[in-house]
Amino acid sequence: MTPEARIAAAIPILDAVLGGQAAEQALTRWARGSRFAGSRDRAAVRDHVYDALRCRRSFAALGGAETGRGLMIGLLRAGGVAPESLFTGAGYGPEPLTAEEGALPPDLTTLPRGVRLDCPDWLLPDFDAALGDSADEVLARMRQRAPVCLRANARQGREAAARALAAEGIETILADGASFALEVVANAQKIKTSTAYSEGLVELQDLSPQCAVEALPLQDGMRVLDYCAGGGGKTLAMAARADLALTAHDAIPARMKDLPTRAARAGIAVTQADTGALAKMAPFDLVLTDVPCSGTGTWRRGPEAKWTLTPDRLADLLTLQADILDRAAAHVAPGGWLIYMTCSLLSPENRGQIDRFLARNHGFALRHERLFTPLEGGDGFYAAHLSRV
Ligand SMILES: C[S@@+](CC[C@H](N)C(=O)[O-])C[C@H]1O[C@@H](n2cnc3c(N)ncnc32)[C@H](O)[C@@H]1O
Repeated sequence: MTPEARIAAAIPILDAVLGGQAAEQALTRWARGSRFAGSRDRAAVRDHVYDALRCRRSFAALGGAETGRGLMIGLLRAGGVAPESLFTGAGYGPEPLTAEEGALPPDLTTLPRGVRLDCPDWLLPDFDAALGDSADEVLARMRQRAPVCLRANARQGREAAARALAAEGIETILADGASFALEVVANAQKIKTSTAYSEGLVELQDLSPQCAVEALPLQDGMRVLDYCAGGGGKTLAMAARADLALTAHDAIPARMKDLPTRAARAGIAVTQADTGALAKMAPFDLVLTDVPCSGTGTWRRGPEAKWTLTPDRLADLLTLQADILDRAAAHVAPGGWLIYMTCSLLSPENRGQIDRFLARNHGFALRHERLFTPLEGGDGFYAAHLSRV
């Protein structure tokens, strides 16, 4: 496909997303109906769509409309490319610009802060409260693509993993902050089909959760419950830290369906338990709650969440998080640990949630907390360690 054709392909996909369809679904539908598109074309169209969703407000302002066409015109202008050069109608490209679309775009620096930073206005005060002077820098970073990060299997070590990946054409560098983190700098699209991945030398995991798991007070022999295990990202990372008796639980057990395969690939044993079984298995030395959250820390990877989060949805999440904390706390052994994690940057989901939990539960004390921001390289992420006193 020509560059023009890739732009033209992204336009109706974006229109479908603006109309309420999930981006992945719209991309899959397009790919099914476009057998002529090779893997590079699909990756390029996908990048256009996700770049536009990350910068939806500013690109719409630069392109003159919040439509697929407007976003693509805005994307080109933001990148210093004259849209007239690709909107020619030739080479399967989009139709030439109308007089209105060709008018001089506004100077981005003069636009309101929420437009410049591609953030919903109602969330700006929350970002300011959580991040203070660095709020604008963090939001600006969220307009960019996220790095691809891997966690090397601790048994082989990350240098061995990096060599195995390099042999398959996947280039990595050692990422600062976590002992087994590798940042992929070339050919990230090959990871899931690589032997290094299928043989368990690496797992896909962002840098911030890797750092957060590395800071957990884990020791050999501990009984550990991953209360919101989902696909098992934290379960596997904890297993790599120490020789643990690990139990994975999720309110929706189907979310853990890939865990046995991933655990086998990593060479670890995990017991899965349903909610009813937990009381009999308790107490645990450490209970991890990696709770559902707004995902405001992962906007670079999931930019649709920027525009679909509402105050009501956030309020529902706060209620769910509090409920999970209370239920999980009941399974912590005396002297044990209750760990709370989110991929949110918003204080009400983070320290606010912990303060409210401590006000309800006098038997716990906050021992450690850390807020990671994208300025440190990984996703926005929060972790709090509470001990049962
Ligand atoms: C952020 S995701 C977990 C991601 C996972 N820990 C990982 O690293 O791959 C949150 C998970 O919490 C689960 N969940 C939602 N409500 C829950 C509840 N009341 N109790 C336990 N888990 C719940 C969801 O099904 C979801 O899988």
